[in-house]
Amino acid sequence: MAKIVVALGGNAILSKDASASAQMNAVKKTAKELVNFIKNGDQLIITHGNGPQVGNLLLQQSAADTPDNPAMPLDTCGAMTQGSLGYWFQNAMREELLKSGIDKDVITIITQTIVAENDPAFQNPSKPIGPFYTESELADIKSAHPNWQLMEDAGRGYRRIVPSPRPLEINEYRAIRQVVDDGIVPIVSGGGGVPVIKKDNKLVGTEAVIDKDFSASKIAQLINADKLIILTSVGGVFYNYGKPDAIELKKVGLDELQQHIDADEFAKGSMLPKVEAATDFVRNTGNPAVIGALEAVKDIIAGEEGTTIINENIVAVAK
Ligand SMILES: Nc1ncnc2c1ncn2[C@@H]1O[C@H](COP(=O)(O)OP(=O)(O)O)[C@@H](O)[C@H]1O
Ligand SMILES: NC(=O)OP(=O)(O)O
Repeated sequence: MAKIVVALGGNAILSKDASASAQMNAVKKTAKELVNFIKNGDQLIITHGNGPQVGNLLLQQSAADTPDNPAMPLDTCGAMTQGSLGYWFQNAMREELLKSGIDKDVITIITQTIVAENDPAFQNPSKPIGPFYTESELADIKSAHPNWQLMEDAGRGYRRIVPSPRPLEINEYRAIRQVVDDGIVPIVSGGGGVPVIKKDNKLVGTEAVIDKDFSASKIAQLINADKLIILTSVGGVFYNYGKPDAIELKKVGLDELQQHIDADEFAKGSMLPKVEAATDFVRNTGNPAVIGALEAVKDIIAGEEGTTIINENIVAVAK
């Protein structure tokens, strides 16, 4: 039985239709895939992104902001998305497990991720959140939201960006480890966890969105996971992504992938955090990490899909 941390992208939950019913349907499809790990006998720890959801929630908050009913700050919005997405995932997983005749509890743990107050990321926003805007919408968006910073997101349009400090500690990791040992499936560190700064004995929320790939890697290390699997909207990691000579990788060694990271070859805010989080896990544990498509879970379990990053010095194998 392997202990597997699976990280899901916020874009895998929300595509075009941002209604609760559409997102719940997407989560149901995701749960159908995830149950394959449990059927395979693995211990599953689920973590998910919240980029689209927390950005949309901020827009709703600011649209209804009044002195009597003020908009909630970003850290609280992050916690709210942990609750809403956790609720959808808990029920979807429960349904799929019951269909497979498996009696297992699934719980959401509101998770706080401790970050450094002086993390340079606070001066250099990089995390895309909320909807995508076309180039022609940019002028209107900038005049409606003069304080926003925007960035082009991996060829898919422009998005608001916010600071994304690196996780130092996961405050609830011992509880997560205990729950896993008890055979429960936990949904943890949604949206990378609520970013908090340790001040004396207090955890103080801060305005940021942590990359769930980094917090997934951190949690996977803290609970001694056998594997970290990052599920997203592409089949794997490409060299020269989007170019005519793009190569999709089946297997790559730590050293070679690090050279490509150091050469700035991966897109910031999308593939770069995934390859960095995966290499961090592989380097610190010696265990493999996989980056692959959500729809390919069965093939990923069989070792036939995704890009596997291993702690060996090999020449990359293309798909
Ligand atoms: N080198 C690359 N290899 C594969 N995908 C890449 C690469 N560079 C950028 N991407 C883009 O990164 C996207 C995945 O990142 P993102 O959408 O942020 O993930 P998620 O929301 O699932 O966490 C892919 O859909 C692809 O468009
Ligand atoms: N918080 C976070 O990493 O969200 P996405 O995966 O949706 O970008």
